[in-house]
Amino acid sequence: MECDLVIVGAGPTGLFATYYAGFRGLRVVVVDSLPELGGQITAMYPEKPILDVAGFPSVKGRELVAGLVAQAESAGATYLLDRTATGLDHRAGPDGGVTLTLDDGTTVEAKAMIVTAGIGKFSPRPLPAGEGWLGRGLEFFVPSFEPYADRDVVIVGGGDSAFDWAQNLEPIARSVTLVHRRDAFRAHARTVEQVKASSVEILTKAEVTALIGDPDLEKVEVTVDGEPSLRPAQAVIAALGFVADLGPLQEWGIETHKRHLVVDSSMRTNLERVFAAGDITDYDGKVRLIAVGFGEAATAVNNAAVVIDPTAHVFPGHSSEGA
Ligand SMILES: Cc1cc2nc3c(=O)[nH]c(=O)nc-3n(C[C@H](O)[C@H](O)[C@H](O)COP(=O)(O)OP(=O)(O)OC[C@H]3O[C@@H](n4cnc5c(N)ncnc54)[C@H](O)[C@@H]3O)c2cc1C
Repeated sequence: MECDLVIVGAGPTGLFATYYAGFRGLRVVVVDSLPELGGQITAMYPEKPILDVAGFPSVKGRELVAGLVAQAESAGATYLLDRTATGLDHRAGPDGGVTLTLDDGTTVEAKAMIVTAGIGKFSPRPLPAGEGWLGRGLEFFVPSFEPYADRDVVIVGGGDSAFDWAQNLEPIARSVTLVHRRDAFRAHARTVEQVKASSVEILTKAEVTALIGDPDLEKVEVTVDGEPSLRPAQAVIAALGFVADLGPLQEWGIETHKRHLVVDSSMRTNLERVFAAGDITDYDGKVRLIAVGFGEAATAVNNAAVVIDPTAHVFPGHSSEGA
């Protein structure tokens, strides 16, 4: 696959970079190891209100991601999701570029690259009893609530995602049961109180020990204090958190500092044609926030545009002038 610009990471920074790549008329490919767009926001706090994104006094994580995806639509990007960028062949010189290899064997040839890989590749912590059930009733994400209408849903976990999803699915699902190993919760105390006051059944010191159904999920076995019992369930949401790992990125020859990629003021790394933006970058005074990532994305793409076409200008013009 060939393109002008390949972006590694479809978190908020990568999505905004995608919009800007479109604005610069670049053919863009976006790679992310998650099956959903939105990076940390989608994985860890889709229902939380975010208060420090310019122009939004308060915006839910999920809504911000939806807005970024809609804004990036005009770029006509090719999204390669559920695929991890593993190998980089970087060619220096005037006709240089990058060849990025993904874990499914796909190769992407690009004239320039922007790494917006945040804190690395996320992998959901597995539900031991759920092996082989992904897509047959077991999920790690809740991208939309409608599919859970009139279903019996079991949510596993005691953190913010587990409680946020329990709270949001309670009015939609037939029943919601929250299963947690301990009797203390990491979630925000107010949300815990609200869920406790709702129809959600909370089982503590409890574990989901088996998923049952053929081919799709029909029941789960929940063991409380060593006592197993069956309950109807057509959906199990494992909200056990994620582990992040920079992984192969560190082998690509990009200068790093404390597990971040070192960039200059134009978001260039030490490798020609390779830029970085967002949480992954490091420089003196770096602040890891969504708002900062947006600015860095604009800087990276507009500088990459000149590397791709040396007759282009760094300043893209004002978007309002083309409207
Ligand atoms: C609970 C919580 C609350 C937060 N609240 C706020 C807040 O209120 N305000 C704020 O400004 N910030 C907040 N943040 C921080 C904010 O989420 C991050 O600054 C932001 O997500 C960084 O965006 P990013 O696009 O740079 O990276 P990420 O969101 O981390 O996205 C990086 C993407 O790259 C992908 N990736 C990584 N490596 C590879 C690879 N090799 N191949 C393919 N894909 C790869 C990952 O799967 C991921 O999707 C919060 C963070 C957390 C955890």
